[in-house]
Amino acid sequence: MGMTLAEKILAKASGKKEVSPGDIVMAKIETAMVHDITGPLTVNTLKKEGIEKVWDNEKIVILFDHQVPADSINAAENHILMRKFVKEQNIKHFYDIREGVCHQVLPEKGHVVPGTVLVGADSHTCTHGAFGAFATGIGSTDMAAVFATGELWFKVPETLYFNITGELKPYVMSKDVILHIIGKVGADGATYKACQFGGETVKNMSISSRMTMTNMAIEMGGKTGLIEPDEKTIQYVKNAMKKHGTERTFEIIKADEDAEYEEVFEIEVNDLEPMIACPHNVDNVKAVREVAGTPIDQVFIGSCTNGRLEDLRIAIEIIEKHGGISDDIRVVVTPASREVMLKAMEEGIIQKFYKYECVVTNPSCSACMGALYGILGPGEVGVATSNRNFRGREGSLDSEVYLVSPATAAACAVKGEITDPRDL
Ligand SMILES: CC(C)[C@H](C(=O)O)[C@@H](O)C(=O)O
Ligand code: SF4
Repeated sequence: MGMTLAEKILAKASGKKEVSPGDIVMAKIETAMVHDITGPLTVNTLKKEGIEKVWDNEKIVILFDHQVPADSINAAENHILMRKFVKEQNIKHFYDIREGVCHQVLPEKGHVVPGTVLVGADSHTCTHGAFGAFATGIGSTDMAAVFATGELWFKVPETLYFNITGELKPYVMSKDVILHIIGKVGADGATYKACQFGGETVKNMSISSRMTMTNMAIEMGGKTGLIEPDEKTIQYVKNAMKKHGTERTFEIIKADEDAEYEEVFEIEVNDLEPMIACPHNVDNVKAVREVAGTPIDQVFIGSCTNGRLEDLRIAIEIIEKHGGISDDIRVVVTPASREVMLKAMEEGIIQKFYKYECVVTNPSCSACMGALYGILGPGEVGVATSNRNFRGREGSLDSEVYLVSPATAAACAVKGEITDPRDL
């Protein structure tokens, strides 16, 4: 029987010829990542268990992104603990406060290896499935086991296949596609499933747009999101590895022709409109026009979902075209990484955001989690390009968050209320 992409990667990583959904496998890990919030518990667990040496100091990536620069004594203590661990263990790939969000930095620096298993102590690790890896978020104590042994057990998930066809209309982005899918499937509709996205629409998408899709697989409960690698993937990965001296050999794995999917969803996007996830659930998805006119207080453009160059480009294009942002609101822009920031500077995008009175922050998780800055107060309403809108996600329990694409976020910034970018 044929195997899906997820099954083939897990079979290879566990040295088996064939695996089926439900099998328990022990898989070799190619890349393991922790950040400033989840790393300390991993390190303390290793210490408690008396593990003196990590399994491979070149396969571990440690990165600070959630609370950077340190915004509290507690954050500073976490950073100190992790820097010490990096020195003690001679961890080769350590990115201090300067690089940006883990899920952007990992592929940029060539740490995402197609056809392998990647784990991160962060739930949006599924993002890296955009490169044809089996990538999933795990807990800090599971990560201690990985740091010690380089292996982890998995139950092989069933695969849901989303066949996406048609051409996206102007101002409709991959974020609208994934919001539409989550609205259909539900926040727990893909629990522990591998969510594979394919079809001509995905093939035509940029790598950044693909990452937006896989990033949100977890928002429908997915164990991972996956996209079959193609020429674009290979070029991206090779360039990143070459640029940063992180070369690793890799094999392009594709699903078998006769792979068995638990369910195939046909998603046709020709008539798809800009979509919005309304408070307080990611699957509370509507067309933007249905809630147009809702007053807002803040717009956040950034995060591992939509803080990349193409996102900043479309946002500033819309803001500039319409002469700036509303006086009644504030706009926080956070490039996902230092590399994105530098390119956006070269293109004059950052200067324009400042010109139009947006606040541009250092690359980080920023307002996404309500932990660093851009925090919403009681009664406030935020529009964000990030991936979660649970009660209190961006601050006060009495605040509300609407999730949108960067084009819609920019339209909301221009009007100071929820706005479909086609209606400006
Ligand atoms: C802090 C971290 C554990 C968390 C996650 O795992 O997702 C964060 O990144 C988030 O998006 O809520
Ligand atoms: S940007 Fe948001 S979703 Fe992404 S890792 Fe940071 S806090 Fe989590």
